[in-house]
Amino acid sequence: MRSGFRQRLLSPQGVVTVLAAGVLLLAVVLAPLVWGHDATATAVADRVRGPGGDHPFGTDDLGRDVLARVLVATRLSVLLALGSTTIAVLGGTVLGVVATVLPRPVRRLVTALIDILLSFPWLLLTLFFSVIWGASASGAMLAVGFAGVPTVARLTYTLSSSVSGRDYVRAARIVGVGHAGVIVRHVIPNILPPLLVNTAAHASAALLSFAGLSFLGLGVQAPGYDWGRLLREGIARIYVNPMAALGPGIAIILTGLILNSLGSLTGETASRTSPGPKARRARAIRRAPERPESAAVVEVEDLRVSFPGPDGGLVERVRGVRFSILPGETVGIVGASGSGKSVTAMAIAGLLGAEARISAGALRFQDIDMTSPPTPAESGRLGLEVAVVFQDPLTSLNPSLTIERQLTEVSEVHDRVPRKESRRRAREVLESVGIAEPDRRARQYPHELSGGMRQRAMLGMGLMGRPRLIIADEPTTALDVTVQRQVLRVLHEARRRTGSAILFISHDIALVSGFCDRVLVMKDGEIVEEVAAARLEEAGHPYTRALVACVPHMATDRSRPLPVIDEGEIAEEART
Ligand SMILES: Nc1ncnc2c1ncn2[C@@H]1O[C@H](COP(=O)(O)OP(=O)(O)OP(=O)(O)O)[C@@H](O)[C@H]1O
Repeated sequence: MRSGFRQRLLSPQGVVTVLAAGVLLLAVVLAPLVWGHDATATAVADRVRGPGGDHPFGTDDLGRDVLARVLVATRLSVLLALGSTTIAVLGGTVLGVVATVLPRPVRRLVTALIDILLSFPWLLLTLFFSVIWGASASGAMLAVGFAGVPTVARLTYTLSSSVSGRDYVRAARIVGVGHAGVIVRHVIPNILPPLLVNTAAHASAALLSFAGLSFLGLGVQAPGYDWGRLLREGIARIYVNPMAALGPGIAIILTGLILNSLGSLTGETASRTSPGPKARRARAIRRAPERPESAAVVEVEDLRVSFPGPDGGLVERVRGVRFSILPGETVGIVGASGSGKSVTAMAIAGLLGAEARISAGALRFQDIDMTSPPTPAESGRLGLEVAVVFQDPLTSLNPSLTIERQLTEVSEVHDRVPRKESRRRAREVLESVGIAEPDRRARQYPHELSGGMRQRAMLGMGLMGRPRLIIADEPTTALDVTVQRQVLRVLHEARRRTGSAILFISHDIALVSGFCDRVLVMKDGEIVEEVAAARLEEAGHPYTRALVACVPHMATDRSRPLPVIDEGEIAEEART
C-alpha cells in the first residue's frame, strides 16, 4: 500500500518536487539571516543598476541588491500565503462538514449563503475584505483567507455529502457513532486527499492574491516587503532593470508550482494512509428487558414511507406494509427494482434519512418503537442487535480504516470492551465468517480483500455485537455464484450460532426460496403476497407466479425464451 507512495516519491516529479520544496524551506528559514544585510544595505552610488557580477538582479533606487531582497522576501510572502490558506481551509472545512449534519432547513440556508458568496469573484471579495481590515499585511492575510472560505466550504460540503451517504457511514450510524464520531472517523479521512490537493492549489492562489494586493498597495507596507511589493517597485524601473520586476515574478511562479506539485503528491499520500485521530466514545447500554422467546423480533403494521417528489409534494414509496419476523426466522423480500424492499428494511433499522416521512400502526424492533427517534440507550442497543450487510461490498466498508478497526468499533463504542480484548474478538469473528489468516486480513484495508471477503467482513461487523436481526440487502448480487454460496453459508452459520433472525432482500426469487423460511413479495411499495418458501409453486398472486415462472428448472424447454413479466396482464389477472 505504501509502496505506491514510495513509487510516486521516487518518480522524477516526486524527486524534483521534494528537492524544490526543500530549497523553498531553506530560503524561508535562512534567507533573512544570510542575505538580510545585503537586502537592506543602501549604496546610493550603485542605485538603479542593471544585472551585473555583484548584483545578478541589479539594484533598486537605494542601491539595495534586488536578488537579496527577493530571497529575503520569501519568508514573509510564503508565511502570509500559508496564514491565509490556513484561515480559508480551516474555516471552509468546518463550515462544509458541519453543514452536512445540520437539520435540512438550516443546511439549505447555509449552502445558499455559500453559493451566493461563491458567485462573487474571489478577487472582488478579497478587495472588499481588505477594505474592511485595512491596508496592512495582517489585514490582507485575513482578507485573502476569508475570501477563500466559501470555495473550500463548497468543496468540503460536496465531498462530505457524498461520503455521508455511503453504506459504511450508515453502518457507523447503526452502530450508534454520533455526529462528531462520524465526521472525525469516517468523513474527514475519506475527503482528505482531494482536500489536501485543493489546499495546495489554494495556497498557490493565495500567494498570487497576496502579491496582487501588495502590488496594489493594499498588502504589505513599507518598510516591510514581500514579492508583491517588490514587483510594484520593480515595475516602475522595468525599462532600466527588467530583473527588478521579473525576479519577484519568477519567485511567485516557481513557488506556486512547488505548492501545486506538493498538493498532488500529498493527495496521493493521504488516500493511502491510515486514519487520523481516533474518537472514542462509549455509551451506557440499557440491557434489553426480558422478552418471551416467541415474541416477534420485528413487527410492522401499516408501514407507509414517503419522500419529497420533484414537484415538492410527497410520493408514497412504501404503502401499508405489514409483516413480522420471529426470532431465528429467515424472511426474504423479493420484488422488482424500486418496489420498496430496501426502504422497508431501512425503516426497520431506523436508517432512513431525515427526508423520509414514516407513518405506521406499529414499527418495532424488539421492544424499540422505530417510529420515533431512538433514545441514546436504544441507539446503543440497535448498534449491537441489528447487523446490516449492504449490497456493494466496496462502499460498505470505510476505505481508510483497517478491517480490524471497523470491527472493533462496535464493541468499543457500545460494550466498552478494552482495545486488546476487542481485537482478539475481531480475529475470532473473522475466522467464524470463514476468512482465512484472520491476523493478516485484520490488518488490511478493504481494497485488499476480495468482494466475498468484504461481504463476510461486513457481516463480521454485525457479529461483533449480539445480533437479533441481520438485514442482508442484496448481499450476493455483485458476487459470482461460488462466492454467493460461501456468503450464504456464512449467513446461515451466523444465524445458527447467534439465533438471530435474518431479513434477506433480493431480486432473485430462486435464491430467496432456497435460503429463507418465508418470502414476502413486494410490488409497487406493497406486499402482494406472503408465502412459505417451500410452497412458492402454489403462490396465488399473478406477480409471484410470474416471478416463479421466470426461474428456469430442470424441465424448462431451453429452446424457448424465458417468460417475460407482463405488468398489464398481471394487473388484469389480479383484478379478476
Ligand atoms: N432517499 C430517497 N429519496 C427519494 N426517493 C427514494 C429514496 N430512497 C428510495 N427512494 C425511492 O423509493 C423507491 C423504493 O426504493 P428501494 O430502494 O426500496 O427499492 P428496492 O426495491 O430496494 O430496489 P432495488 O432492488 O433496486 O434496490 C424507489 O422508487 C426509490 O427511488
